[in-house]
Amino acid sequence: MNRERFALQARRLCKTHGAGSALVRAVDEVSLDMPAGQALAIMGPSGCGKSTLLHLLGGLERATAGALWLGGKRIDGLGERALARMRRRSVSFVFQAFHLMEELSAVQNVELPALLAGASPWAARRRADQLLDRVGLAKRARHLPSAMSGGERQRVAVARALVNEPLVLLADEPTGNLDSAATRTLLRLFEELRTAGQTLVIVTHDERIAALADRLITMRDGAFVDDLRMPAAPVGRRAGLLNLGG
Ligand SMILES: Nc1ncnc2c1ncn2[C@@H]1O[C@H](COP(=O)(O)OP(=O)(O)OP(=O)(O)O)[C@@H](O)[C@H]1O
Repeated sequence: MNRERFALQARRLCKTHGAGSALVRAVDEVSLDMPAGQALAIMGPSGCGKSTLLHLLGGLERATAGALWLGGKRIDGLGERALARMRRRSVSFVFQAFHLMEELSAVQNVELPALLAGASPWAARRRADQLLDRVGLAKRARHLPSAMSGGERQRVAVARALVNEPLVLLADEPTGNLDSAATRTLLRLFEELRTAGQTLVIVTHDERIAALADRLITMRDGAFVDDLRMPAAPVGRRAGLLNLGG
């Protein structure tokens, strides 16, 4: 099998917590082939394992069993340092709660992962400025997160997630803390990323996010119960849903 063309592949991935009568199968034998450039939305009731799966896919948590490939490279079984290196190079996360460094300005937050990955201060700053411009926050680059709205903070978090050009961007309920205007702005941003070919996995309760995905997986009790491929060119429908058409 040509694994290179898949951004992510999982085979019978499992994650259990506890033991005996307290055993919880948070993720129960999940298999997934996800081509590069695909935007995948994952939905399902609270506690069905969405966040756990996202953490497994991004190497934040280790699976109890199963196999996982990121960009064609097998990553389950890697040691801590190799896994951390792989994570730094290939994935990034956007969380519901933003997780920005409050004492750093927007541009400092965005450039930080680039600096940690070894970019020169000059290159990191240039890239951070470009990304803040891309997410519509060029004028807010020197502001602290505490002086920004939730929607602005989340756009900073998306810019930060993009700074090292991840193979896969994983988002866990990115609009969960946002009002509807900020949600729309963020949806438009995700739609731009999707159009630009960014591989996306988005866990969400928001059906509008599902509308922009190429594929919608529904989970229940740790397993996939539905796997829906969206039609190839639903651009008009997307534009309507996202209010992009003016
Ligand atoms: N560290 C842990 N220890 C024990 N059980 C856990 C742990 N983390 C998650 N679980 C359990 O695993 C299951 C899946 O949790 P997970 O957070 O992945 O669900 P979710 O679908 O993301 O839920 P939500 O939509 O509410 O965020 C739940 O039953 C949860 O209680």
